[in-house]
Amino acid sequence: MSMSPQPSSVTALSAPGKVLLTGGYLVLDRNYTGTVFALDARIHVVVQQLRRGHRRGPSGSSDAKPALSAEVQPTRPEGEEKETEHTVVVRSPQFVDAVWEYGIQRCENGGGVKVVQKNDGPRNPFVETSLSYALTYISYVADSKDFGSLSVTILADNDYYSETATSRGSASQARGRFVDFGVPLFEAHKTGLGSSAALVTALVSSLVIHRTMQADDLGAGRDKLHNLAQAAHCAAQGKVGSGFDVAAAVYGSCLYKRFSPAILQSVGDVGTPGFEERLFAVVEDADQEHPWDTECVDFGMQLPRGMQMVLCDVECGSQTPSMVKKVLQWRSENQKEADMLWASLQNNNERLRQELKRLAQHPDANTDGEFSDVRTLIGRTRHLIRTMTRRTGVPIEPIVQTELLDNLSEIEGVIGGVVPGAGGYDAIVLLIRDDPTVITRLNERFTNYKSAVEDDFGGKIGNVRLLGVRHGSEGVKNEILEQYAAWI
Ligand SMILES: Nc1ncnc2c1ncn2[C@@H]1O[C@H](COP(=O)(O)OP(=O)(O)OP(=O)(O)O)[C@@H](O)[C@H]1O
Ligand SMILES: C[C@@](O)(CCOP(=O)(O)O)CC(=O)O
Repeated sequence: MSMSPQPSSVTALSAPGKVLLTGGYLVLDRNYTGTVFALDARIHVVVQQLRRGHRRGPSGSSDAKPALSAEVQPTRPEGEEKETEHTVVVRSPQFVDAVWEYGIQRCENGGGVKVVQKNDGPRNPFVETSLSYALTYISYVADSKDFGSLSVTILADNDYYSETATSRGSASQARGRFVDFGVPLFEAHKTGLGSSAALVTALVSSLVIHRTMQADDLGAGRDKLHNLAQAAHCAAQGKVGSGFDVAAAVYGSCLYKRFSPAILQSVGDVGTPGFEERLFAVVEDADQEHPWDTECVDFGMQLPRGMQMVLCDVECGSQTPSMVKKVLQWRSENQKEADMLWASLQNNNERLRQELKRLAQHPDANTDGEFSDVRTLIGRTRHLIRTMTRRTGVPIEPIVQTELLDNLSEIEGVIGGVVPGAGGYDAIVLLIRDDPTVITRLNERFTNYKSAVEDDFGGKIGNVRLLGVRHGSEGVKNEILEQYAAWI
């Protein structure tokens, strides 16, 4: 990693959302894997260095807002205007009142750097933890301990959240790639594309690149950024998940095998003595006892030629937060049966992945033009998932989703689909023939779609809508600034 004594004044990066096509629950255990696809819906973060000594207005005011490049001043030499308190102001301008203003606090005994929210209003644990973790790491490795003040802007592609009246409006459409949702963030209905993982990845990466690397170092620094993002995301979530969403945000589409949870168990909280050293060891993979063992195979993998992936948002009124806990509990109480089911799923999922890979490498292998082996393998995985649903009593593929998937799978050009990730009532994913007439047929079906069954878990599907998101494949990447002109 090369140190940059003169950080550039603006850094912009983006990271993709994800869809876990197969391997939900299995991927929590290192003995199994998950096939994760990155999406072309991305979360962008723009970090701007504010002029050293810039004084804030009253708390929560936005007068620290710089214009792109023009007003951004070069950093001044160390030591000048030391009395000024440095702040980080984070904005998510697509949402109402989404401004978080932080003071920077250095903790004693190597406890790292902690940001403390200064304005009223809801906290944002993902933003706050990403800042504390990134600044702790940066201050430990950078020559200069002086961050100056920073302005951070978050911009998310539209499909991360369901549409709102404002986002549908014409004023919003005029603002380029990103829409105005016109509601506070906590009111926005997320579609399950992994906004927090993409956000944490883009945020820590942009800060680290901004202060300690050049944009060109992104490739070489990818593993470190992955380690830092995983640590920050777990801390913000308050639990250690499989991390497939962060891996996809960093590396893009891949076959994922999780890291051993022990790697992150000893980091502790920001502010506790020695935190900066422990975090440094985690990021740099310097802990000999707990080396990083994440495996992302075939990263950047593509879909076969002639195939596309689409997501359908199901407007649904059911929430099941403890699904993971329940499935794992059933597994521990029914180990033998679970092992057999897990093995069958792993085996079939792996065959599906190999078939997709074979088709991607040999475009002529799709002899019938219908991807019929893919269709068969998806059908088998779904059959096993429905067994899992019945046995665990958790709505992984509940009946209303079975009905919808079966219905759509009959449409000419639809190869098959699943309820991705943890399952439930989030968006579903379909593999289709890459042909605009298939999209037309899907939209026609949605216009009149009405669920006609009684769900086994009480869920109800309202309107079904095709999201604009498609397979994206690529992980975290540098961005050009022009595209943010209407927002910064
Ligand atoms: N545009 C944004 N600006 C600021 N914070 C955001 C933004 N989008 C998401 N977040 C943060 O991420 C949180 C949502 O993360 P959460 O893990 O619950 O959902 P997700 O990652 O989108 O979905 P899933 O885990 O189901 O894939 C929000 O509460 C907020 O803290
Ligand atoms: C159930 C699980 O395996 C997948 C959850 O996926 P999603 O958040 O529903 O996309 C949990 C995990 O891997 O962390």
